[in-house]
Amino acid sequence: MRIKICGLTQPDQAVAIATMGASVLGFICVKQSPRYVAPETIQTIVQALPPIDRFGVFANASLEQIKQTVALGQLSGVQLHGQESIAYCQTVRTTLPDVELIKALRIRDLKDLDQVETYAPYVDTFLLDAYHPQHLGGTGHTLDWKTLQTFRPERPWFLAGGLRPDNVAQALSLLSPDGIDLSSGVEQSPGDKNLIKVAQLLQAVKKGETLSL
Ligand SMILES: O=C(O)c1ccccc1NCC(=O)[C@H](O)[C@H](O)COP(=O)(O)O
Repeated sequence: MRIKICGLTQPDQAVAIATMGASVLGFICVKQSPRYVAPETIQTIVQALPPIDRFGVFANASLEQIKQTVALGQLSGVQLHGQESIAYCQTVRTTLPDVELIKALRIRDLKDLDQVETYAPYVDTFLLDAYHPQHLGGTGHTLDWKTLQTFRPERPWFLAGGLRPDNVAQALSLLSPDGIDLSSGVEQSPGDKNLIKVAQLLQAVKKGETLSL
């Protein structure tokens, strides 16, 4: 199970979380977000990290912005979190063939899951996040996990949206995603991660995995 901690802004916290056992760190490249980090900051953070996957989170960004950030920040993955079309996903994939391409879908109702089939041939991984009318991500809102129990995409997927150390076991008892993604559930304020909560989260996931063996 991949564990992605998203919205890192501080080098020492990123190093600590990578060392604690997270498998992916996410950097928000959306300027409107309180968790936004400039490409130069991503570069500084990434240079200090042990080996770990590094995703840049973009929303309706230009190809140039994505290319430059990937190069400077040595990103291993690009998460498209806006209204990017299938054609745009194809362009990103062709331009950056060695980078994992993740399409985030914000799920308002079950009909939104229909998009998965159409995007699947053009992306590597999906991320399901909760819908919020004003904010694209990092909202702390959960999905209705029960309604996702029949969700079996032909690509690996991350469950996101409102996961916390105290509810992740319940989510994983209902669903079997390939990864989980957390932001606000392990922070004290936007972009400022709480290492105690991260440790609790990793513990809760480990416990859940042991129970399901
Ligand atoms: O986190 C943000 O501020 C953000 C802003 C704009 C686009 C995407 C954003 N986050 C994307 C993520 O992958 C978050 O981890 C995801 O939305 C889950 O957040 P949370 O509900 O706080 O765990």
